[in-house]
Amino acid sequence: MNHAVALSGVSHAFADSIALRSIDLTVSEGVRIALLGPSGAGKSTLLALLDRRLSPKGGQAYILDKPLVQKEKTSRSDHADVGFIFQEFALLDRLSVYQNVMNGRLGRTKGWSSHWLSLRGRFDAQDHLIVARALADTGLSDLAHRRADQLSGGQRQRVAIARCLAQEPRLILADEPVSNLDPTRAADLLALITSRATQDKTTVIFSSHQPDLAQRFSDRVIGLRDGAILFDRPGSQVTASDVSQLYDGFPPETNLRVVGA
Ligand SMILES: Nc1ncnc2c1ncn2[C@@H]1O[C@H](COP(=O)(O)OP(=O)(O)OP(=O)(O)O)[C@@H](O)[C@H]1O
Repeated sequence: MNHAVALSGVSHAFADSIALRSIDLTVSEGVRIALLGPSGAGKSTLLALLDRRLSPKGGQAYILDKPLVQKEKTSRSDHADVGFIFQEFALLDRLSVYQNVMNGRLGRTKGWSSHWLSLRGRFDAQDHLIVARALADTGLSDLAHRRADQLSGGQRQRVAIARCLAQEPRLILADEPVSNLDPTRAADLLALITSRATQDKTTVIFSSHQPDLAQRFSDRVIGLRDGAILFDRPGSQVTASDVSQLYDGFPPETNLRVVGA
């Protein structure tokens, strides 16, 4: 079976903190993974590493069956095969919603230019069809011609999701992709992102601070704490005790003990 991700003993440290400690993780293609954990647990660092923006300080890592090397050393198709939905959206403010989503197609066009206007002629009917579908799926069709800097936070988040879907990556990485959305919209869009796993065998790894959504929209929930994996199991098997241990450091029954009893 092909692995979308294979990490063995992977670690990462910043100048004054250890962010990941000896992570072992294998993810088959088409699987949905939710990363849960308190602030500072290492979720964003792990996602940035899988996106090749960071290099491991130790261990071995393979992404889509290729050794992990930094982004500037990868081919355009390797680059396009991994889509990232950023916590801060990373939109181009002066461009329209449509243009931002079309940017997701850049890695799939022939030739290369960093300037959107010089690329306009390179997009074909298929690209426009894919963008129109991504806009419709994320409920953005009516806003297609509005500038990105004239959108609400939730609308900007949907543009970031649409751009990633338009890219048609083999691996979708998403850092808290629905944190700015109302509960109904959050569930709808997580359903949309993760449905790609069943439809196209796209692998999806997303982080969340909401255990219920993580359990509902994943095949496996991985609990990260202090840069280490605390548990890795199907959402249906994640217990209240797991969640309590993850966020508080001890199981709930410990909370109930009367001091001095
Ligand atoms: N650019 C950086 N420079 C220095 N330290 C960093 C940097 N990015 C993250 N860290 C540190 O690495 C550790 C893991 O941080 P990370 O952002 O991966 O956590 P997280 O689980 O994504 O948190 P959150 O839920 O708040 O987004 C933390 O101790 C954090 O302070």
